[in-house]
Amino acid sequence: MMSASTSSQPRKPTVIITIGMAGAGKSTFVQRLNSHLHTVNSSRPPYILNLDPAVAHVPFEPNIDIRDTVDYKQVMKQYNLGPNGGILTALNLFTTKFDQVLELVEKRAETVDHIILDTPGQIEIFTWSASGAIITDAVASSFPTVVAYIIDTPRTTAPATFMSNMLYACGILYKTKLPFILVFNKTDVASHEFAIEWMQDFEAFQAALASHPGSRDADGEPTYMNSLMNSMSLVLDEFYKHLKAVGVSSMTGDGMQAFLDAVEESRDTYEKEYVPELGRARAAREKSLQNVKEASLSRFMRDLAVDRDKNPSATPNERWESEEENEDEDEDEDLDVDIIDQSEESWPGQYIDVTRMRRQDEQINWPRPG
Ligand SMILES: Nc1nc2c(ncn2[C@@H]2O[C@H](COP(=O)(O)OP(=O)(O)OP(=O)(O)O)[C@@H](O)[C@H]2O)c(=O)[nH]1
Repeated sequence: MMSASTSSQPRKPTVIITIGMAGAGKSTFVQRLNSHLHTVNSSRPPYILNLDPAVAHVPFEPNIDIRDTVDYKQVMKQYNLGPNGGILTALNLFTTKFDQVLELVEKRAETVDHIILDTPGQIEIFTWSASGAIITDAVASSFPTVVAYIIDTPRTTAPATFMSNMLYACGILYKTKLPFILVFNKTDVASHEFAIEWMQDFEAFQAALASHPGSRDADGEPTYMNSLMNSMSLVLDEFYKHLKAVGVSSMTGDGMQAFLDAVEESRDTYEKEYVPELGRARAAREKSLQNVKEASLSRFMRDLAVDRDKNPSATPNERWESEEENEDEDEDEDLDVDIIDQSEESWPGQYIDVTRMRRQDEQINWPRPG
């Protein structure tokens, strides 16, 4: 149903990057989305990437699994790191191979409608790391991409927690600049209607805040936190306009179609807003590179002119050395440009066989085709 295309070019699949605090239900959500998409169109199931190296069990079968490539416990041992450092380093090592991952995904692009990324449980390992940014930029410059920010609805009913969660979402939105869907999960436990109301009407949020215990100090004055959140609700009012919000239950499957509808709408936003922005960013980067090149060329020409002024008699002798003259010289003197070939230079990943590392009794199955 999603594969219909009006142009001669096959329609590209949409990438859904699932992000969320630990325990928000990302993996359960991906599993539910996977089974929903299988039901909707069993001939075009989603292509799934698990990017969490530390997850003990994934409730779906990913097509590409970071755990097939890097063993984060080995990484912890070899680099003497704690769990979070191990997960981050494992993600960094995997990112060095992400071009191969993209190649595999691109090969399958015509046969799938959705590519789903499940990210590490510790949200900041993906959202605030260079690897997370590289992976996000790489997929977003190849495919229409949306971010699904998974929220644990029952744990977000307190106004202060809700506000913290929204501020975090705001940070990710402005960092990735990608279309963003707030997915209020676990609606089988608590409805997300309060959240929609607070997002649409900041006065309703402020009223909830005022009636929440602890909003006033001993003298009956609003506390500092209360005043701050009141002001923030006005600021976030603008931010909410750029978001879509849906309620889902990954447990029962409720709301999955509404989520997919939001993904379709976000795809349009990607085409209309992100792609032109990407083009502008590329043009600006090329221009600034060109400026740097021109500046260094003109500096070089200036220095050359100064040398000539200082030592005019040297000018007639300026010439390239013949090959015979060069042969006598120490070879090292020729190597003043420091170009590093990663395949020859030592780099951290070479101490880990990033292509074969899984518990020994398990079969290595990366890449897995279907
Ligand atoms: N009632 C209910 N529980 C849910 C729902 N979605 C997830 N859970 C539960 O929430 C807990 C966390 O779910 P996970 O899917 O492991 O969450 P996660 O965000 O992947 O957690 P990390 O592994 O830390 O990344 C599990 O006990 C799930 O069973 C839901 O829609 N309703």
